Amino acid sequence: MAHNVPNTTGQVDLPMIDLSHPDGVGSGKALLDAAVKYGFLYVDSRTCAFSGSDIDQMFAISEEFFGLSTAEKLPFRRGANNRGWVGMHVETLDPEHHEKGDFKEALNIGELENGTLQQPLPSCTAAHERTIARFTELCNQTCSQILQFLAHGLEIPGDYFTSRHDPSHGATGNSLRLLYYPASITSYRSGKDIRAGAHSDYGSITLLFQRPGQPGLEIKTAPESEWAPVPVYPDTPTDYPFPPILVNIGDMLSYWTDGLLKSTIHRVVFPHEAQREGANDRQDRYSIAFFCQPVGSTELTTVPSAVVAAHRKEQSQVRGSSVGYGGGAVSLDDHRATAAEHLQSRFAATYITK
Ligand SMILES: O=C(O)CCC(=O)C(=O)O
Ligand SMILES: [Fe+2]
Repeated sequence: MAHNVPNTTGQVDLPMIDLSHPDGVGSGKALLDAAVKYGFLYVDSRTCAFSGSDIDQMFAISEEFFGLSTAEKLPFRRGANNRGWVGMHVETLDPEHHEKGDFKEALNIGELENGTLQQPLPSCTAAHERTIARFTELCNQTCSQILQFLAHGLEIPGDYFTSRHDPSHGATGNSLRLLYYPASITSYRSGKDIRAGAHSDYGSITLLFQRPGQPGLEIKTAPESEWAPVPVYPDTPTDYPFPPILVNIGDMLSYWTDGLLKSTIHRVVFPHEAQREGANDRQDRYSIAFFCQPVGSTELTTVPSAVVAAHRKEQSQVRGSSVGYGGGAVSLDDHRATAAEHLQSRFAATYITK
């Protein structure tokens, strides 16, 4: 099968996690199991802090931004601090397999300070500073909750991870990323091109918000397994107020746990139906990713967890085994010392000027 032809086999059945447990003990175990087995899970949208209107408003801001002309977006393009607009084909998440960059645009919004945006943005986007601030605050809260639950599952102090993400200890690499994959692009070659190349995420955890009717994400839960589409809504007849939030583990949590937590490979394609010969039902896809990253100086050394120690004992091959995938991915043995260094080496390998 060509590298990026979407799979036609079954979708993956990811666990659905309830975030409403006050102590997090039961959820911690369920979260940990999902993070170890799949590296991906859903958060039940009835149990999280976001309302349907928080999500709708953020997507409306995104559509307004990407609706601007290239000339209007160009002055706000991504700079050395990773903030700003990333144009079509500017990022290549899987440079080994795709000579042409990803068929997407993105807007990276860096951490706000006291509710204030720290980067120039077009006025139509900057006007929504309060909405963006609220959305990122809710993302931070949700990530803190998940990190605490994972710490419970790993039997380490509840604040082990959150203290390493506390912006009062230094700047984090947190990034809110609005993504747009246009359907109308005519240069897309099925079987050769990709909307977002295969990669793992670089940080601790990622929250992914998707829209109904705009699928395309696929994951690979083991190197030898097939690509499995991840549906926007899992196959259960439940009245969710908005699609469940998809949560995935990034490289750094994998390094911290000697590979116990999986930084799972994923990619974005046109859904299978839309790639068949003569198809004319391609859809735009808008998604929003929140990349939760530790304070830049955080060392990526193994956490003091008996669960991780037992995993290490079981796996005589842990040293040298691979973590993650895509430009700049490195093994457990060879990874960089700090969070900021890891991020920089991933960016250097995936923003390539040809
Ligand atoms: O748009 C998506 O669904 C996924 C995007 C993604 O994986 C990323 O930006 O890291
Ligand atoms: Fe990703």
